[in-house]
Amino acid sequence: MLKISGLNFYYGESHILRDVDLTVSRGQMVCLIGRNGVGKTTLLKNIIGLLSSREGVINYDGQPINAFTADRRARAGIGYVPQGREIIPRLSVKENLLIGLEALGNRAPKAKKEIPELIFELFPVLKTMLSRMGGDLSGGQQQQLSIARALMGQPQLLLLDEPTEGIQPSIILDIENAVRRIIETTGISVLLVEQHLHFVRQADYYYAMQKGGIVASGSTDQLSNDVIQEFLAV
Ligand SMILES: Nc1ncnc2c1ncn2[C@@H]1O[C@H](COP(=O)(O)OP(=O)(O)OP(=O)(O)O)[C@@H](O)[C@H]1O
Repeated sequence: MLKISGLNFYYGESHILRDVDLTVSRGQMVCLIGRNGVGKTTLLKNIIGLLSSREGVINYDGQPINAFTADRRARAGIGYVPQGREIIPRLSVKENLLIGLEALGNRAPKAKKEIPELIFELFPVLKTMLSRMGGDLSGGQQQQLSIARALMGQPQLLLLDEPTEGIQPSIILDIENAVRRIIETTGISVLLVEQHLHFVRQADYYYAMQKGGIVASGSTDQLSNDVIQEFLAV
């Protein structure tokens, strides 16, 4: 589904991503771990097309997408849940959700814009809050809204940047369960940046990043204590 080869990215003269190779197969959940500032968000932004690399190839669904604009990548099925959620505070929950339809391009319904029932099955709390302002929701509810908004665009590959950051433990489990159900019910692939070990273990495979390079990878059922201590904060 996603195959990144030899990716190098610079902010000005700062070499941020170094020869990154990473693969996410169809229907697979892959987790990217690493300490603050190692380049995880930068890698996600390269995948969605907000940043462009100096070297390397990003293959998505069998074709190189380096030259695609960000909106073309979204229409091709790459969904993104940004760190910090980026809910629009002065729009209602429903309006925030409908923004997600933009990723469908001309496949978006012209007239009757509705929220699919699957969204409410995954995130029941949103159903009761459709007319509330996005800014009035708790952090956990906003995170659920941010994931739901990305799903409105029917992605084939969903990128999640630290979805449990700053979220209370009971909601973390709700978010974990929702992500697992999304994969089970839709068969999409997920690339997750995450710090919570419990959530990391839900993934099939992990990549560990240090100073912009991938320094370890493997199946998550073989995550060693050394890897956990070196690359996870919690
Ligand atoms: N706009 C920018 N201009 C210059 N350097 C930047 C910019 N944004 C990020 N960086 C630097 O790039 C490096 C990687 O940042 P990035 O946000 O990708 O790390 P991260 O692993 O996602 O960390 P975190 O978990 O804190 O978000 C950091 O050293 C950061 O200071």
